[in-house]
Amino acid sequence: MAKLLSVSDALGSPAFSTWRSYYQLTKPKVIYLLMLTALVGMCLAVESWLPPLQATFSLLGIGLVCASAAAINQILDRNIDDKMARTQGRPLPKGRVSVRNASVFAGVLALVGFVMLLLAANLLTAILTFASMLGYAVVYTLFLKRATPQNIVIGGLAGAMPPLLGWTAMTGQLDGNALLLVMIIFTWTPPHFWALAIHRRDDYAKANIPMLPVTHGIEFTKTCVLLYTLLLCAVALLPCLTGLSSWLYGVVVMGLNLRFMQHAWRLKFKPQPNSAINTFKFSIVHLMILFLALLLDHWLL
Ligand code: HEM
Ligand SMILES: CC(C)=CCC/C(C)=C/CC/C(C)=C/COP(=O)(O)OP(=O)(O)O
Repeated sequence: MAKLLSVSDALGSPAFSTWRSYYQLTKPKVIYLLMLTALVGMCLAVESWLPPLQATFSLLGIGLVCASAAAINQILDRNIDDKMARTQGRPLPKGRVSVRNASVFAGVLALVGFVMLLLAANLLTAILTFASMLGYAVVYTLFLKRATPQNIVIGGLAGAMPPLLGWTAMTGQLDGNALLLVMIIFTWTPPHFWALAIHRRDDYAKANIPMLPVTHGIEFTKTCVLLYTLLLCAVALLPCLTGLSSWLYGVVVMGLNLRFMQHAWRLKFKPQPNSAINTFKFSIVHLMILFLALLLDHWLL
């Protein structure tokens, strides 16, 4: 009993809540999925087992730079985040972390991440990771997000990069199959985000952010979700055609594609109040299982 009390005391302590605020600055769940895609890129790049030290520190390096990009995004977006119900509770709008401390935190994460990439991976990976970080934290956040409803389509390229970063970390070279993995996440991003943006349309309108449902309406956005889902379904099959993956991945991805199409179709033609948020949630399951299937197929067949 005493032990249980001391655990709950520790969780409620100021030190833990400070630690949790910094952790939240990194958008942890997004980062874990990004790191999974980078890890799969690494595994698919080599025929045998991964070199343990090189792979561990490269993956950590990619994760730390992504986390830094997420923290910079929250620093630059703190005034927008304060206006939206979904983001109001974040550490910066709530004043739980100061802008100065968040900036130091983001700087340290980026620095440690780059040094790790330079030491464990190679210069190409460090440069590509730096470019992706700038693409998301500066180009998307500061310019595109505030300027055009195509913001997430263009900005999505940065978030799609981790499998390529994982690949180059192991081989030091660009590869067509790695670009194919990037294409999968690139075409996945619009249905992933626009489904959420439909659900949160009023939040974005209130914050004056030109997301597609605000500028072009909900019906048009639903059509775009459906069309991009179709495109994603086609692109997701390409690893079978290029020989990167075989029947196991093919069977799993066909099941995933059918389910995603069902969500997108329902959202457009038979909507229920929670169709949009359910489509968003399924998009995350879709990408996670798709990358796990790529890995299993690579290992088992
Ligand atoms: C420009 C591209 C992207 C945009 C605009 C975008 C946008 C968003 C937004 C607004 C959320 C909601 C976060 C919240 O509830 O506070 C979200 C959640 C999420 N996104 Fe994305 N996303 C993008 C790319 C990605 C990528 C590339 C991945 C991973 C490969 C990813 C994985 C996730 C995950 C796992 C969540 C759930 C987070 C949670 O429940 O806390 N996203 N995304
Ligand atoms: C090095 C590298 C690959 C960097 C990219 C890393 C990264 C964190 C990509 C995630 C994309 C994402 C969560 C966008 C949402 O931003 P938003 O501002 O539209 O969402 P919000 O309103 O929830 O903050």
